[in-house]
Amino acid sequence: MGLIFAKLWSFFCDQEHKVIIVGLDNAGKTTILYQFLMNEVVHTSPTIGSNVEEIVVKNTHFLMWDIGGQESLRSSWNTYYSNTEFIILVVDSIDRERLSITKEELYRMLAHEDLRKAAVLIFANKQDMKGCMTAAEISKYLTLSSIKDHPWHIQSCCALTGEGLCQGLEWMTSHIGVR
Ligand SMILES: Nc1nc2c(ncn2[C@@H]2O[C@H](COP(=O)(O)OP(=O)(O)OP(=O)(O)O)[C@@H](O)[C@H]2O)c(=O)[nH]1
Ligand SMILES: [Mg+2]
Repeated sequence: MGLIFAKLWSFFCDQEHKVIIVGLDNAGKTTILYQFLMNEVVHTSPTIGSNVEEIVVKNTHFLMWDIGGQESLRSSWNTYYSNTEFIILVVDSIDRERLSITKEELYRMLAHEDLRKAAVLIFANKQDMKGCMTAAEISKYLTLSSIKDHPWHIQSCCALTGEGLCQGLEWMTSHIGVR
């Protein structure tokens, strides 16, 4: 009886899971956030500060913070870190020149005390662009297989069509409470 009650309680009173969406400017973070929310492409302009929305997936509530990625804003990403359960790192798969900067930012985040327990979902976005890097190429460049202290997953996607976004969310729901 107690177990049934506990299950019902967690079903109806699911707590909110904090997510930060990070990545360089122009990667597609805001486009992804509003695809999650409305299933449509919104017109975006560079984010100054952040956008925050609640996204509900199969009764799981995520509070998603989409943070501006311009260089001058990156030093304040850490003000969003406390209590973060998931990092969504969005990569512009056509932007080969700046993948090294993304790599630096990724490892800086993973070393931060406040993100010790966070799981990482990497979206290899803009897969519709001709000549873009594949998720496997990005994974290799970012040496994801060396990450042992955080659960991680890389998912190719296209924020304009929504392709791949659901798979990313499914991975997140399956990793709730893993750490
Ligand atoms: N071709 C293509 N364009 C995309 C895709 N996702 C986003 N874009 C475009 O990329 C541009 C930047 O998208 P945003 O979502 O504003 O990027 P952002 O990461 O939020 O950028 P900042 O707020 O400056 O950090 C926009 O013109 C989007 O329409 C995609 O999958 N494919
Ligand atoms: Mg934005």
